[in-house]
Amino acid sequence: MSLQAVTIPFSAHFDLKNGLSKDYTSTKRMLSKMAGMYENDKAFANLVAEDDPLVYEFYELTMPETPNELLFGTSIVHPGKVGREYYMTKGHFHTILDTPEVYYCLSGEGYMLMENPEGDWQAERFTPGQAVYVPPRYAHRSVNTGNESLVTFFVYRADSGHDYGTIETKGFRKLIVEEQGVPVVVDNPKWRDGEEI
Ligand SMILES: O=P(O)(O)OC[C@H]1O[C@](O)(CO)[C@@H](O)[C@@H]1O
Ligand SMILES: [Fe+2]
Repeated sequence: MSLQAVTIPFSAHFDLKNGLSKDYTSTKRMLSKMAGMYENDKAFANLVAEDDPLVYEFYELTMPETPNELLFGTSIVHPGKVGREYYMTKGHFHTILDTPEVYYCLSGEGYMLMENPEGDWQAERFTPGQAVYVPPRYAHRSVNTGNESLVTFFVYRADSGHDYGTIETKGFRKLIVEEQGVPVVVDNPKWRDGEEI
C-alpha cells in the first residue's frame, strides 16, 4: 500500500459504516502493542494472553512529508474494554507540535481525548456527523465508548509526524472509563509529570 511520490489528483474509498478501504491495507494495532497504557495491568495481561485482540486499525497513506501535502484516512477503534477502561488508540503529539488535525466521525460513538503540554485537556464527543478539531500542540487519542466500531476520517499536514515517546513515558492525564454503565473522565493514576516537551 503506497501512493505515488509525486502527487497527482486521486480518490480513495473508505466505507462509511466500517471504515475499511477497498484500495488500501490497514495498519493493525493489537492490544500487546499498548503495554503500560491501560490502567489495569492485570486485565491487560489476561486479555493479551487470551487472544491479543485487535484494538484499532487505520490507514497510513504514503505522501511526500512536506507542509504542502495532506495525509488522510480512516481510523477504526473496535469496541471493548480493558478492565473498566474503553479501547482507545495509543495517542500522540505531532512531532511538529504546532500542527493541527481534523477528525470527522462516520460511525460509532466515543470521544477524542486531547491535552497540551501546559496541562489543558478536553474530551470532545464523537457521534456520526460530528467533526472534532485538534488544535496545534494537543496530543490526541480516540476512545470508543460504544458497542460498535468507532470510525473517524482524519486529515493532517503531511509533515506533522507522530511523537509517541512522550505519551509512552508520561501517559495522558485523563482516562475514560465505565462507571455505572456510563463513560466518565477520571485522573490517570499512572500519569507522570516530568520534563516539558
Ligand atoms: O497514532 P495512534 O494514536 O496510534 O493512532 C493512529 C491514528 O492517528 C493517525 O495517525 C492520525 O492522527 C491515524 O493514522 C490513526 O487514526
Ligand atoms: Fe495526529
